[in-house]
Amino acid sequence: MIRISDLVKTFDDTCAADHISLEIPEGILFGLLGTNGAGKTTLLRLTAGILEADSGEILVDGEPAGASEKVFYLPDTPYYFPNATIEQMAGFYGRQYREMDTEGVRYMAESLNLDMRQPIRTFSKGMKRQAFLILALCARTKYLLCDEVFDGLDPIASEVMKNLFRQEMRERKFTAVVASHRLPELEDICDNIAILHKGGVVTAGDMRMKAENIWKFQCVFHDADDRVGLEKELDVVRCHTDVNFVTLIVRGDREEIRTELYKRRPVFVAEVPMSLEEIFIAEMEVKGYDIRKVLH
Ligand SMILES: Nc1ncnc2c1ncn2[C@@H]1O[C@H](COP(=O)(O)OP(=O)(O)OP(=O)(O)O)[C@@H](O)[C@H]1O
Repeated sequence: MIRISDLVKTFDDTCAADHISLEIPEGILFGLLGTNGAGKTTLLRLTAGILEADSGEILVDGEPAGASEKVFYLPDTPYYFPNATIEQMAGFYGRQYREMDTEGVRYMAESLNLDMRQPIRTFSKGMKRQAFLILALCARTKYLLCDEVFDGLDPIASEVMKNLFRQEMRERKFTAVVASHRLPELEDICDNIAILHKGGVVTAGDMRMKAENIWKFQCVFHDADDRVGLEKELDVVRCHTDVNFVTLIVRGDREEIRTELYKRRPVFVAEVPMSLEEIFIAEMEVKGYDIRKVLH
């Protein structure tokens, strides 16, 4: 487990990590979401031990960050020697990571049509990302930290990369932390997501649990009096009224919410599915954040 406690990192006047506390359990894909400058890279670099915190602590399986060979950090623009090939980079990482699986690199590179002996500098951006993800996964560390690994990829390349993660998750218990500024890049592979904004954590948690406790209903009432008191009875996160047509986002037990709505003899009630983005928007509005500044 990665345990981050009250972490602070400032650069001159900028607080890039503002009292961050997070727990990243083992065996999950954890998403770090936030706009440019939110603090994602800083948090990854602190966790990899590349940066030193001003205060607070990061423990990886109980050891201070940076002391552990269990962590592989894949930056958004990975370093490689001027004419290096995938084969040579596998050799380079093999000297740092004891578990490096060079055969695995060869197998994955072949299946993605990447030439092991072609200089990486001649690859397209997407090919480079695939090459480094293969190398990172085959280092077989317990923890993998990736910065913007899906950035700028076409939908097929993005799906290929996601499948590499899924395959690795099936084969061995490892934990990946993936930073991105786009929710769609994370929502279909991450079990947990933390949203960062101005160096702080706005919200974090298990996606399925969040989705299980928040509901969206559309209702039509006979007249305005029928819906009086609804917001007192229910934990309403958001309510939009258009004459007698009401859209509600409500937290709580779904059946209890339905019962409360039907007590008011509505003309019509329908439950509408919520996207993950809507769930986040609702959560953050309650906390007083302007979603446009946090996610877009
Ligand atoms: N080495 C540094 N020196 C000075 N300021 C820095 C440094 N590294 C990061 N910062 C500042 O810290 C804040 C967080 O930056 P960080 O790179 O962690 O954000 P990010 O969420 O990864 O952004 P992006 O999505 O653009 O990569 C920014 O305001 C940035 O300017």
